[in-house]
Amino acid sequence: MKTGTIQQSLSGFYDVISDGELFRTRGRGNFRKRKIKPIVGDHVEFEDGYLLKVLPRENSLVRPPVANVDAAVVVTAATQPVFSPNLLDRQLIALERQGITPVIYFSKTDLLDHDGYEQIEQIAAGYREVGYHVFCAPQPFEQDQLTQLQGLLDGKIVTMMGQTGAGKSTLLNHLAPDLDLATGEISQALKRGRHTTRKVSLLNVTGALIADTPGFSSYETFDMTVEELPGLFPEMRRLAPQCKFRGCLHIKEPHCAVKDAVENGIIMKSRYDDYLQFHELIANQKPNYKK
Ligand SMILES: Nc1nc2c(ncn2[C@@H]2O[C@H](COP(=O)(O)OP(=O)(O)OP(=O)(O)O)[C@@H](O)[C@H]2O)c(=O)[nH]1
Ligand SMILES: [Zn+2]
Repeated sequence: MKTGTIQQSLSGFYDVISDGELFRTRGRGNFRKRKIKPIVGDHVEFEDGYLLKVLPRENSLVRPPVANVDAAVVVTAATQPVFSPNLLDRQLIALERQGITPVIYFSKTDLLDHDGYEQIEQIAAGYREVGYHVFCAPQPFEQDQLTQLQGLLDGKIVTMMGQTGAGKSTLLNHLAPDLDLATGEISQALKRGRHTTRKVSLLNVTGALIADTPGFSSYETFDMTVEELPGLFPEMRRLAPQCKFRGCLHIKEPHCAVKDAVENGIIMKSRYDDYLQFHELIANQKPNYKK
C-alpha cells in the first residue's frame, strides 16, 4: 500500500502523486455507496490501481474543489486597479477561516512612481507586522522574490487568489518558466475554471502543487458569527486576552486593548475600519446565514 496526493481527477480516474511519481487509480466500488467523493488535494492510500482510503481532510474549498490547501498566494495589484485594503482584508479573513496560510504578493509595483511605491511598501510593512508573509519589491518578479516564494511554497498545496487582472497567471509563469505549459496555456488553464465546472488539477511547480484554477474571490458571503470575526484578525486575536471583557468585540466595550492599539497606531486603522464594516455586514445578514 502507498500513500499520495490526488493531483488530477478525470472521468472516474484519479492521478495520484506519490514520491514524485504519478499513479493512475480508480475509486473503490464502495466509495459511491458510502458517498465518498475524492477530490484533488486529497491524501489517499492506494494499491494496485485502486484508491483504498481518503484520509481526513484539513480543509476543503468548494471553488475550486481542492482539499488540504496549505497556502494561498493572494496576488494583489499595487495599482491598476488601485490597491484596495478592504478587498485584501476580505480575502485574508476568508483564508483565516479555512485555516489556510495567506501569502500576500504585490504585483504591478513597477507601475508606481516613487511616492506610490513608498506608500505600498508601508502598507506591506503593516501586514508583515500582523504576521503575514508579504512580497513587495520595486520589480514585482525579481528572482530573489521568486526564489523566496518557491521556498515558502515547497511541498505545499497552494491556490492562487486575486482579482481579475491582478497578475496570477503572470506570477505563475514566472514561478515556472520551465513548466510544460506554454504561457497562453497557463492563463487559459487559469481562465477556463471560471466559466465552466471543469475539473481542477494541481500543477507541479518546483516542489509545490498549485491549483490551476484560482481560488474564491472577494465575494464570499460572511457565513460566520460576529463573535467569530475578531479571531480572524491575528493582531486582534493576540490582544484580546488583554481586553477587560472576555468575548470583547472591540467596538463599544470599555478598557479594550484592541481599540487602544488602534489609537496608538499599533493596529492599522484600515484593518480596524474593515473589521467594523465586516461586523456590520454579518450583523445585518439574514438570521439563517448567521447559524
Ligand atoms: N507592469 C506589470 N504588468 C503586470 C504585472 N502583473 C501582471 N501584469 C499584466 O496585467 C495583465 C493581467 O495579468 P494576468 O496575469 O493575466 O492576471 P490574472 O490575475 O491571471 O487575471 P485573470 O486571468 O483575469 O484572473 C497582463 O497584461 C499582465 O501582463 C506586473 O507586475 N507589472
Ligand atoms: Zn477588546
